[in-house]
Amino acid sequence: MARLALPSRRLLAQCRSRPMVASRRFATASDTANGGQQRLDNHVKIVEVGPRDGLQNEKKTIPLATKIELIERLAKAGLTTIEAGAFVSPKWVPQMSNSSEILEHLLQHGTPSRAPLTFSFLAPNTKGLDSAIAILSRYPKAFTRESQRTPPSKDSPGTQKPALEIAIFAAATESFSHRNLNCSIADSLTRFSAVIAAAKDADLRVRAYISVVLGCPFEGPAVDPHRVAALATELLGMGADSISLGDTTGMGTAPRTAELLTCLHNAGVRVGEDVAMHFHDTYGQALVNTAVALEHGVREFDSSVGGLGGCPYSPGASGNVATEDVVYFLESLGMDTGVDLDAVAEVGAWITGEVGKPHGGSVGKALLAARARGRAEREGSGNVG
Ligand SMILES: CC(C)(COP(=O)([O-])OP(=O)([O-])OC[C@H]1O[C@@H](n2cnc3c(N)ncnc32)[C@H](O)[C@@H]1OP(=O)([O-])[O-])[C@@H](O)C(=O)NCCC(=O)NCCSC(=O)C[C@@](C)(O)CC(=O)[O-]
Repeated sequence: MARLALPSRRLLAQCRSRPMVASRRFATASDTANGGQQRLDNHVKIVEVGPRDGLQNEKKTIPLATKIELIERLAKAGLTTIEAGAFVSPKWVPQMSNSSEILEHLLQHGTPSRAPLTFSFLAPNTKGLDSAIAILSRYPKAFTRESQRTPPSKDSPGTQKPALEIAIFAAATESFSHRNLNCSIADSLTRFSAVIAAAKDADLRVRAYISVVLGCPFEGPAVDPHRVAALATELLGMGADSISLGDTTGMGTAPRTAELLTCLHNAGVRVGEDVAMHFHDTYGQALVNTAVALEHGVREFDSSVGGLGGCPYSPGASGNVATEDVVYFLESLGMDTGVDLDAVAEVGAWITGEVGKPHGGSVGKALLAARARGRAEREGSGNVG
């Protein structure tokens, strides 16, 4: 097992005092007047990655109908941003090979929800983006383009057309970039620059992941936070609308999460507006790291229902932090997620059953057990209802 490294005093001091990249020279969507980025101070956005990150590693093919039902159940439970698939090579990640059908279904049939939805799809190159755009062009009236988005309000009907987002994924280490994308970081940035430009031409929002920011399965835990900050500024400079920082291996600790976010802040990245955190719970640190990120102003977190997930190119990494755990934790702090915790716990129980995995995380299991105990007690006392 890799040894976990705490930041040295010297490195922490560097992060506090020495920006390693030029101060901010990029504009993101939240700078512009698109209106969709406003947020209330106690609101935290949850990006549900279960249908993509949660399922991509499953060896058994999950039927298309199950994937679509998962997305629909998540939307009903109040999750408004859902990563629904990936336009990646089917040779590399076979489980995502029916993402075209998923996108087509979402556009053709709509998805009932209480609030407007955003669906996100990964695209590692222009081939993936072109496949997504070819489908979108067949249903031009079925989705909301980025420039047409309006701020969510109580009056916006849940049946409003969904918005579509493209997600690219860079890596903070060369080894992971080669394993995940079959190319160097520099070559991946050249590809992503083309994907971002083409997505912007199509009026689509772009989210940029950076993987292994707090530990790499091949290079160990000591990933340079300045390198992550430099990548983030480069991707934002290319036009990415937001950055999601992936603790792919779950090696992240509270001090190193703080160090990373301080570095990004010092590099000119607006951590509160433009950064999401994507924690895996392999070492049980995801919620502690979430608390640290909240303190640094982060208001967007990725999670996976039932704690499903793991990256095919990160051996040993367990699931993403469970959506149920994140929602329970955030709401206990008085933050608003808009997610119905009981409903999402039921979705977690259902999908882990379908996939044949134990229900990950703690809160979902605890809630369902408490509910079963309550039912048993009522039935025992004759007070069935
Ligand atoms: C990037 C490539 C394609 C390079 O893979 P390559 O083999 O170098 O690409 P290539 O250009 O030589 O193409 C090889 C074959 O793939 C096809 N191909 C090429 N591109 C596509 C495409 N977009 N869609 C469909 N097919 C594609 C292409 O047409 C060709 O087909 P052939 O001629 O052999 O029949 C490959 O490495 C790949 O697909 N990688 C994706 C890996 C992946 O999906 N990883 C998991 C997602 S990232 C993640 O989980 C981390 C994250 C985001 O959750 C955050 C975190 O936790 O850190």
